[in-house]
Amino acid sequence: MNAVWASGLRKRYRKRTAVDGVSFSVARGEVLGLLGPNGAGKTTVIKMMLGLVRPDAGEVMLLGRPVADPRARARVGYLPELFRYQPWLSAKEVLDLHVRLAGADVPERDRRDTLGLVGLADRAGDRVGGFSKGMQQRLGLAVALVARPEFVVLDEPTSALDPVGRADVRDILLSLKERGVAVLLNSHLIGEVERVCDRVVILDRGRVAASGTLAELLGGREVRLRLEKVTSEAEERLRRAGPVNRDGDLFTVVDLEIDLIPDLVADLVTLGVRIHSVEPGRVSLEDRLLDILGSER
Ligand SMILES: Nc1ncnc2c1ncn2[C@@H]1O[C@H](COP(=O)(O)OP(=O)(O)OP(=O)(O)O)[C@@H](O)[C@H]1O
Repeated sequence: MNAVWASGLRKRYRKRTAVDGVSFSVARGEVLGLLGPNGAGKTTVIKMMLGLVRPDAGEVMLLGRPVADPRARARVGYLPELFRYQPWLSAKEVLDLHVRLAGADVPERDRRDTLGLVGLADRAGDRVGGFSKGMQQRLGLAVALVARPEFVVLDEPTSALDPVGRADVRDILLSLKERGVAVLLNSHLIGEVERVCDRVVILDRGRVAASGTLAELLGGREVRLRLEKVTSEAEERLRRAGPVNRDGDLFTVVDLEIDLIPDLVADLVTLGVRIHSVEPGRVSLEDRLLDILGSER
């Protein structure tokens, strides 16, 4: 069963259309990445999905119930993009408050463990007003996770985090996935999305510009070769390996099986080609995103 199912979402603010017919779903145990430029409508989609903004049209089912049903919302963890917690409370008190709001039964030890998970174990009793921005974001993550949600929505969860904190979040996401929790991740850090997401939805000007698994969006693998003395015979050999793009002395062979690289290299050497580098790889999500957004325009 899907954790979230959204269909035909639309939202206008006065004359501006923020979201224009967006549909998607997130399966249990799946991490879905939401990408798109500033103002694309990502946060508006998230807020409609959580029942925080009323759509002009469209429908959302959250954990098998309509989004307005508090029983569904109680099972959702949310870290908003702009997070602020009561500065007069301690980290532990903020967690206690959110456990109460979720109506959940979370033993004291689990609450402590959640603070430990986000690296705040030794700051449990400290007032949030004295926390750095990154520490507040870590607390926000703990708030999102403490009541053992079935669906977690993280809106730019690492914007204030140091590199170690970012790696921690990656580990946390992977462990949520293993537990069958569904996750929606909105992030401008594309490398982060590429590492942890199973599927990606790319929004542009309120619409879905592209969506699919990483393999679907990025296509097959490719090999980049920096070559000198490429004869027409050698070019022909390259083309037999797969479609070739040439940019000066850089040749990119698309959709080439990694196992076929040694034979290709051996043949090129025999044909007198001088090989400076051979780099297997694949189109990065960042390049693909820029490509998609560029062709949209
Ligand atoms: N409360 C609001 N009132 C008026 N316009 C709004 C409101 N919230 C969002 N918008 C508009 O809707 C559009 C989408 O905004 P949204 O915050 O959803 O984008 P986003 O993709 O999350 O952007 P960012 O990456 O910058 O956070 C923007 O044009 C924005 O100005």
